[in-house]
Amino acid sequence: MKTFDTLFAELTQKAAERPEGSGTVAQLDAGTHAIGKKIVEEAAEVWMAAEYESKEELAEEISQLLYHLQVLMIDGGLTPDDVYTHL
Ligand SMILES: N=c1c2ncn([C@@H]3O[C@H](COP(=O)(O)OP(=O)(O)OP(=O)(O)O)[C@@H](O)[C@H]3O)c2ncn1[C@@H]1O[C@H](COP(=O)(O)O)[C@@H](O)[C@H]1O
Repeated sequence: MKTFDTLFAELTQKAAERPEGSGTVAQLDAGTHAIGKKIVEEAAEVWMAAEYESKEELAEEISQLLYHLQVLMIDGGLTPDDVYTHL
C-alpha cells in the first residue's frame, strides 16, 4: 500500500523524468496558481464528503487532497521533512 512518503518519492521521480501522460507533470506545468485552485477544490470536496458522504468516500477525497498538496510541495521545492518539522 502507498504511503505519504512513497507517493512523494513517486511524484518526485515523475517531476524529474517527465514521462509522457503524467498528470503530475501536467499539474506542475500548469503552475502554482492552478495547483492552488485544485487544492481549494479538493478541500471543499473533503468537507462535503465529511458532512454528507460515506467514510470510504471521505477517505478517497482526503487521498486526493494529499496528492495535490504533494504536487504543491514539489512545485514549491519542499520535502516532507520540511513539513514534518512543523508537526
Ligand atoms: N494519487 C493520485 C491522485 N489523486 C488525485 N489525482 C488527480 O486529481 C484528480 C481529482 O479528481 P476529481 O475527482 O476531483 O476529478 P476532476 O475534478 O474531474 O479531475 P480533473 O478533471 O481535474 O482531472 C484526478 O483526476 C487526478 O487527476 C491523482 N493523480 C495521481 N495520483 C497518483 O500519482 C501517481 C502519479 O500519477 P501520474 O503523474 O498521473 O502518473 C500515481 O501513483 C497516481 O495514482
